[in-house]
Amino acid sequence: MTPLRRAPLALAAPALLAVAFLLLPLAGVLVQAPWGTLGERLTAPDVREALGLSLAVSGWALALSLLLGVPLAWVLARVDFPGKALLRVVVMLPMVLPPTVAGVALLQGFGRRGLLGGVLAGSFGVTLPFSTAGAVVAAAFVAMPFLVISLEGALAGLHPRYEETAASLGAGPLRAFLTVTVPMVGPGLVAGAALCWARALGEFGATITFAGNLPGTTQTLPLQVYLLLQNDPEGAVAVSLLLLVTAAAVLIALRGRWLGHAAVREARPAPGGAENEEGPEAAGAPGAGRLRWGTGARLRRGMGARLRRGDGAPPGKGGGRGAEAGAARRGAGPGVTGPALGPDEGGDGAPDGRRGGAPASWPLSAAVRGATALDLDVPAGTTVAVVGPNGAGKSTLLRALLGLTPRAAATRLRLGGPELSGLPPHRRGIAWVPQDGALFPHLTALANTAYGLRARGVPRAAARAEAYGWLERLGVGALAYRRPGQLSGGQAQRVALARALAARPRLLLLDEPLAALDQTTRARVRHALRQHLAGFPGVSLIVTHDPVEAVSLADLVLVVEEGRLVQYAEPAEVARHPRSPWVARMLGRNAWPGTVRDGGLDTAGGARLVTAADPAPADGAAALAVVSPEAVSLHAARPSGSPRNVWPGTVRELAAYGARLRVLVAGGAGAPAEVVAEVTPAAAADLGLAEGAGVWVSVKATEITVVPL
Ligand SMILES: Nc1ncnc2c1ncn2[C@@H]1O[C@H](COP(=O)(O)OP(=O)(O)OP(=O)(O)O)[C@@H](O)[C@H]1O
Repeated sequence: MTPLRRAPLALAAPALLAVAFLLLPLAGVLVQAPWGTLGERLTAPDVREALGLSLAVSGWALALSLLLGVPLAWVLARVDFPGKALLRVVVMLPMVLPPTVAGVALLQGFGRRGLLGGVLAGSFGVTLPFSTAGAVVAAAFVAMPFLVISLEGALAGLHPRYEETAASLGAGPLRAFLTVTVPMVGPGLVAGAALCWARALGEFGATITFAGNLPGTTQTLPLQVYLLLQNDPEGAVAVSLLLLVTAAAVLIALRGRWLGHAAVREARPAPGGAENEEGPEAAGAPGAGRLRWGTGARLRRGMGARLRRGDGAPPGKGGGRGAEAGAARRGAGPGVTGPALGPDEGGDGAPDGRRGGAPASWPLSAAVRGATALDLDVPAGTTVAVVGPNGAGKSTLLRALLGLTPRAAATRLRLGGPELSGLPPHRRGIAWVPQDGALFPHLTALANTAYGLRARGVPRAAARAEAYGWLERLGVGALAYRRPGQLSGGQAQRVALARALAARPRLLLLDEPLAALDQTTRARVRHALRQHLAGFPGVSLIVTHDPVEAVSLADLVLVVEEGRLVQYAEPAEVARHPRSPWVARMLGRNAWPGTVRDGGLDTAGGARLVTAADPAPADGAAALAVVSPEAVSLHAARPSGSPRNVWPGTVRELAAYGARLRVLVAGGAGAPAEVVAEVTPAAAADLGLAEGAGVWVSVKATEITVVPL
């Protein structure tokens, strides 16, 4: 418990005075209230009439505010447009305007001779002033800002990825708003609505100015208090007490919910929790759930001979061969690929991806332009790891395919069927699993999984039954009735995957699906993911920073740097011939960019490496010299023998790497600035390796791979 802090007297005294100042009038009402006759007074016919009118007026004002204010709050929170700050000022103005000024303004707008009032009276015979409808307008005018500001705050605290994920599951903007946004900002909406209602209930100045004080028509409780004060002061106190208690009750009920941040709970708890609940399938135990799609056969390393390699060009480019390779991998000849479903034809799309008995085939063909610009052709059934340094444009690529960012857009997008690039996100048939899964926290795992099917119009019971099947297949069926907050990181990840697959997508986008998991869970979930992706007949793009993930999950690796495609090839090819220093280092290799000259490579850092590449790239060509850490030798003294690349250096770092050690050695002038060597612990001990120790480095010319850039 936080220890109590003593306030200095200079602050405590005025603070106490402030409390007294605020409490005194309220205490006055309590003390002076005619307690003996309170019941009688509050049930008097005129009070009852004013109370009924107050409830009606405030209720209608709330309804009007909800109808207009909720969309306004959404627009303010979600849409960027010029003049937004000014609009916000306009929205808030009635909160700070003197109520009588608000009444005068209302007369100028809605009065008989007002801007709109004149039209209403002339054309429709409707006059708002001095009518109950006028009282509603006055109350809504001053009360709506409370709703808008409160709800806008709640919406601002709600990350748009929930709405974006809903769109990727097939929900149109209105459906996403009603089924995701509104429930998730529920407390903020309730708080705003309650404040709005309380303000409308207590409205006085604008009402009396605009609508007058007509008993039974516009004389609400606050107006009656005003009247009673002149003839029956005790009665005025009694009615005031009623209003005061109502206002206090609203505030007490809303304690801590003013901005509704409580609604924006994270979709899942910290990773690594409740590991024992992962279930047998996580470890690939017998009985592990399998998708019904296809045969589950993966592209074996080396099978990629069928794919173009080594030149950095997309293996499937041109469609024909790539699509065949994809189909062949699933045990189907090119003849059975059949027409893919159009985005709106999916209502009948069986979850096993078959239509009329033929396996579906959804190759990806896309051209993306903008901040990320690349062309992509991927055979159906292929998993592509999208890798690149931070800020390379990987997420932008995914969002462009989804149609979710103005920064880049797909100018061509086909998933084995018609052109999709002109369609809104919810009609593209592309499911997206954002980094944290973005499970809807107000829905159970089952309802989350059924969401995409419901958005497609599948009846509730059928959607739930199908969703349950997906959860079972992903090994989390037992958790169907849990909310995301009650799931571990691994479980939430699988529910998110089940939800994406259940939406019957033709393209699956996974943004760092395992990033939030600890190492143990990561291995398990990776295994499960590999199994489950095996049966998906569409293309899966997986953004990852993890080389193990890239190599073990993907058939192809797409390297993106600075928004451009740097390499697109099989993992083995990328590992053998990385086309950028970043990707070489990501895969644990040493890499130095430079220029080919005289049977060697002059590195950009000013070092000279002797190489034995055959055939060697032409002199003057830009190339990357790549060396695996195992091929780097360390010596206590200058080694003899040639031809070799030899240079002295200083040990900067030692790190365990499995049963071996990786040693980072910094070179001096004329040598590579850094090189990583891999040695056995025994060799390290013999050499006396320690941080700061001097060593000699040698690399055989034959161990250096020269990759033209
Ligand atoms: N809404 C945005 N407005 C302006 N720039 C943006 C916006 N979103 C991303 N960027 C910029 O675009 C570039 C690519 O961002 P992106 O998120 O696609 O990278 P990334 O490869 O996914 O990176 P990371 O690995 O860090 O997630 C970055 O330089 C980033 O700062």
